[in-house]
Amino acid sequence: MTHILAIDQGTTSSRALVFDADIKVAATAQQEFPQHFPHSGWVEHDPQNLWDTTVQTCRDAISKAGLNAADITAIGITNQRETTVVWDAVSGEAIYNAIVWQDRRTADYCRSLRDAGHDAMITAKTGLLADPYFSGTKLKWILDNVEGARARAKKGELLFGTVDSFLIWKLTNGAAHVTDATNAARTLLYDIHNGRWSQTICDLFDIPMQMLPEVKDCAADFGVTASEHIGAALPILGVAGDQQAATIGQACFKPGMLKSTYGTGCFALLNTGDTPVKSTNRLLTTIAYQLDGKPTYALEGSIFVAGAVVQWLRDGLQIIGSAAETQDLAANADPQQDVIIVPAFTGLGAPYWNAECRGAVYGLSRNSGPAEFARAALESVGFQTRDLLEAMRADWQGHGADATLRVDGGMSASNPAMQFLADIIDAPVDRPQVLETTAMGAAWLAGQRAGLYPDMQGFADNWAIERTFTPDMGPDLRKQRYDAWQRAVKATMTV
Ligand SMILES: Nc1ncnc2c1ncn2[C@@H]1O[C@H](COP(=O)(O)OP(=O)(O)O)[C@@H](O)[C@H]1O
Ligand SMILES: O=P(O)(O)OC[C@H](O)CO
Repeated sequence: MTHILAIDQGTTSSRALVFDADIKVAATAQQEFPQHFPHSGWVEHDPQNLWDTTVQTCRDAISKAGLNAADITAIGITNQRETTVVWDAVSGEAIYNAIVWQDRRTADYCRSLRDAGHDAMITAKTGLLADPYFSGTKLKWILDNVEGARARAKKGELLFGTVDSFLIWKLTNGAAHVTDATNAARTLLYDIHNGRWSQTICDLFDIPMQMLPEVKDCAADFGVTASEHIGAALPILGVAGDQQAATIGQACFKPGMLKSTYGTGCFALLNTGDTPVKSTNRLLTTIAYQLDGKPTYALEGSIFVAGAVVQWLRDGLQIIGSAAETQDLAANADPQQDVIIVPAFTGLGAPYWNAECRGAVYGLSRNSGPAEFARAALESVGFQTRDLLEAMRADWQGHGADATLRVDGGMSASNPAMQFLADIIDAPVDRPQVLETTAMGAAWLAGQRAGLYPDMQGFADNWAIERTFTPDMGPDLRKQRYDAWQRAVKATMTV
């Protein structure tokens, strides 16, 4: 009983990692699953795929570590946030596919909420915006569009959850219908100031409150797995949404500390301590983590397309065979060309929040080719991060933020992307030795509750840098490049 199992159920794959008593990765297993795009702007997952890949990767990781399930002390879960599942309260069968965070199908309804002036109330309670990104309007869509769903929900026959909640319900054979405060804070239904589901918003969306899960701290007793799934009855002691788990994994425990995670999308979180800072620059106010009943808040900037632009080069344009090829290609790009990709494939997130616009490429010449596209793809992520950091600086002025950005996620492996990021934000970028910070954050939550891992300070002392990227771009060029990006974004939003 000296290991922790972390489940990281992400947007494109499910991962399970076994951590040893020193919080070192002992084994990893990963499985991708299909993405469904039934209409333009719609993105769905089959909940059965989420469940099957989660259970399979847990079993694989334990076996790769040379362990038995009984050697696991506890489980920590982290997950793609906002993605919405509704399931039968008896059978556990989902009544519709999971509607993924990227899905924009409720854009019209969100516009009607804004037109009717409900957005100020929604933002005041939830810290979020009336945008399709969050779970609440997705849940309403399912209740409106699956025949009989609302009536069944009112009778208590259907349950709602984000992916953590769905997985815990299945792992415990229906014994626990729970979530944690960070996931609840992404639903658009949760009042982050008083820590309760909002009756007012649920009434507005006509969502029966009995279908919502119980909300717990990030380190808590979430339930015990039924032994048939992973091979033993194991306590689930930690849960956090993946960006919040990465904030924990990056040990951003002090106000002013900042991390940015580059996976499918990019999410920057700035710890603001026990103060929920209201953004005047269209960032989100959210819960970074909640321990011992006490929420720690964050300002968040959410970009919908980061690594996904590299996937588009690979799967859409088919000009690369693997993500890593962008490194050599970008190095050979013509320095005279200024190709800019605005990857608004599903609209633009923070700080623009434009659900309708779509992606665009600017500055093409007869000589533009795969190398210029690769460089532009990597740079688009740096430009978008600068947009977020400008907004954060404005919201957090006078508090003294860390100048350094801690990065993680699959795309942070890209040296050219991280160097350009440091160049364009004009600040050092620290990449840690462990890039699996998301899973590590979930493991730490469970491990410290189990008494296996050190407290917050002890964990923070273990955090170690692999490489610092230092800005190496002159101020004139930086300004010229960022001005060009801002012109490109403006043009994209007016098309
Ligand atoms: N060497 C690389 N260069 C550029 N992008 C990369 C590289 N390695 C991975 N990526 C990108 O990172 C993303 C995967 O990161 P990951 O953290 O696993 O994402 P998620 O959790 O969202 O599934 C993919 O979109 C991929 O295109
Ligand atoms: O699965 P990821 O890593 O792309 O993260 C998705 C986010 O949680 C969406 O808010």
